[in-house]
Amino acid sequence: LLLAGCQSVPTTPDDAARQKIDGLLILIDQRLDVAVKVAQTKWNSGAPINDPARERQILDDLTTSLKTSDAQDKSFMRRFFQAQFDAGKIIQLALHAQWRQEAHAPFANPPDLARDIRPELDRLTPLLIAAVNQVRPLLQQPAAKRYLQQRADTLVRGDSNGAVRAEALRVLLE
Ligand SMILES: O=C(O)C(=O)C[C@]1(C(=O)O)C=C[C@@H](O)C=C1
Repeated sequence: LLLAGCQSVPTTPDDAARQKIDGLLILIDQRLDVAVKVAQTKWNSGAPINDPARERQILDDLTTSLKTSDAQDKSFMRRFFQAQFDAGKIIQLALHAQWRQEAHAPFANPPDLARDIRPELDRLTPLLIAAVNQVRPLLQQPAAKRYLQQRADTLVRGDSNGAVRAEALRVLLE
């Protein structure tokens, strides 16, 4: 009885769960990597870092693509993506502050935001949705949340005060 009790509260998620969590963290990191390129194109073009219309468009497309899920699932997914935008904006703002201080010249041969970079983000969107859907049920387990938080230190790009990672994971750890 005692043993059975212990087994029902695992301290580490099993292999399959760990793989799913790692997969999600890798995708979160890939999306944050794209924020660096976004920052470069916006440094050259002077376009504002914050683009609420583009965020709205991604969230609206998301809601449409999730037509079978219930309202709570949709809301979770929207909040998850909003956190990814916000984490990316922390990266962009920090880079622009640094480049302003260095009086950085425009970047040579920057990729085009609409033609090259946003399609990269759009390619990641369905992959992230699928990964979130796989991981979300696991997060009922405190051990899975702990694993996610701890693995993020290795798999998700950091910044000096951990704000980027904290923002990117915020909704998953709520
Ligand atoms: O596409 C842009 O313009 C971006 O800066 C990227 C992004 C995003 O993460 O998708 C982030 C901030 C903007 O408010 C809109 C979208």
